[in-house]
Amino acid sequence: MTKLSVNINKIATLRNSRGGDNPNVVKVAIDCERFGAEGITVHPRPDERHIRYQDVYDLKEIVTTEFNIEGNPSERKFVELVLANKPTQVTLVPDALGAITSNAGWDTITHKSLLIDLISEFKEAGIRTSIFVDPDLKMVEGAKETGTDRIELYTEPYAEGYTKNRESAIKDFVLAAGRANELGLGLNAGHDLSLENLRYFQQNIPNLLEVSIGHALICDSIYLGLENTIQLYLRETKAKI
Ligand SMILES: CC(=O)[C@@H](O)[C@H](O)COP(=O)(O)O
Ligand SMILES: NCC(=O)COP(=O)(O)O
Repeated sequence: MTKLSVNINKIATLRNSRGGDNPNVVKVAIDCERFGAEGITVHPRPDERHIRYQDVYDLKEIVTTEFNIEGNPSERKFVELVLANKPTQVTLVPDALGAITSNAGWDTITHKSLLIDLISEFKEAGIRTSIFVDPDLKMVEGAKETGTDRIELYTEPYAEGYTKNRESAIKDFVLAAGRANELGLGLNAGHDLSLENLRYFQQNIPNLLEVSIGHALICDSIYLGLENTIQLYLRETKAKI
């Protein structure tokens, strides 16, 4: 069964735009869970342009489903933040400083020893680990060698290709997921998943454990309302073929 983790970065973006506390990210997280979200995801970035480090401490107090913290561990500050809060899962993302959003997965071969060290540190603290990777067999195999529990497939290329030719857009993801399954790696996915492209992805990727969705879901909620939107996304993640 694929779990839906709602990424609330964009709620923090809206809050920060006026310097006050409206909307309140803690209240929104509580409401997302009340409306059926099976996890809450945040991606604190070093410039704190949306989620602030303090938000992570505040959210840790109230999240009752799966708490997933994403980020780049190159800064020790991020590692300490995760260890202090002990979320259900940490997702390591190699996002460059100044990038508008995450735009690539790890090179799990070049960064193998860094990832091995970090993953064992998080696992010793009892935190499930996931690493963000492109749908590339070599990177999936490299991920296995790091000792990570899961990988998160970076789905932006799928989302972009879906509108042109969905069969070809999903091809590499099916292969990568198949290899992850063979290797015993848990499988998550995220980035630019939406009401339009989610069902096809979920139905073609076996053993998809979690999707984390923020941008499209929050955009949809402007028109459809947050409760209704979460229900619509849950319907896609649970749809049978
Ligand atoms: C790893 C990933 O794909 C998401 O966390 C995405 O990067 C969202 O981050 P932003 O909200 O900063 O774009
Ligand atoms: N890990 C992906 C995520 O949390 C949300 O990405 P997006 O839906 O905001 O593109």
